[in-house]
Amino acid sequence: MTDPLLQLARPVVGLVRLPHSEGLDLPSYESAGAAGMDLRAALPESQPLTLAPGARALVPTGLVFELPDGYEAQVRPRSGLAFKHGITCLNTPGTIDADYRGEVKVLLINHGDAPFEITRGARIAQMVVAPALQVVLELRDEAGETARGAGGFGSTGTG
Ligand SMILES: O=c1ccn([C@H]2C[C@H](O)[C@@H](COP(=O)(O)OP(=O)(O)OP(=O)(O)O)O2)c(=O)[nH]1
Ligand SMILES: [Mg+2]
Repeated sequence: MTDPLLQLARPVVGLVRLPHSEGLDLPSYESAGAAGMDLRAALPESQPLTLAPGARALVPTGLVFELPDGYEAQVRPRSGLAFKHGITCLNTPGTIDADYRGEVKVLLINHGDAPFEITRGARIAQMVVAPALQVVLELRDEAGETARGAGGFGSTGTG
């Protein structure tokens, strides 16, 4: 169920379509509660991209986003592509800064064992918009005590 307050609080994200994404579906939430909007490859129809095993490529989306201050967008892999074909984002999650006004691109890598063809319009990744605070760093002589202290990297065990 949609919380009416959340509905009201939906931030507006500007979107500019570059000529090479003309005709492609714009990103949209594929289900009522989806966290991400799928991004499509804005490759030329006549020039699909074949990613050989181990190869990586920066795939254009043909889209420029204008995020409100205090937000970021994360470019994340799609689990289906990862599970079925070993296709994922190399820099996951990719970070789109609120002040970035260039084209969003998706850095894909083929971790599978077969070449993978990306065609125009293929949904290659998903974009999640999230709040991102800029903080003020305060240099201190030492950090305050906690029960955990410096324990990490498995310090609480596995079972
Ligand atoms: O998957 C990604 C990651 C980044 N970007 C764009 C938007 C982001 O705002 C900009 C810079 O990204 P990042 O800070 O990750 O890269 P950098 O290597 O630190 O470059 P820069 O020095 O430009 O910040 O590149 C993308 O289009 N796709
Ligand atoms: Mg950077």
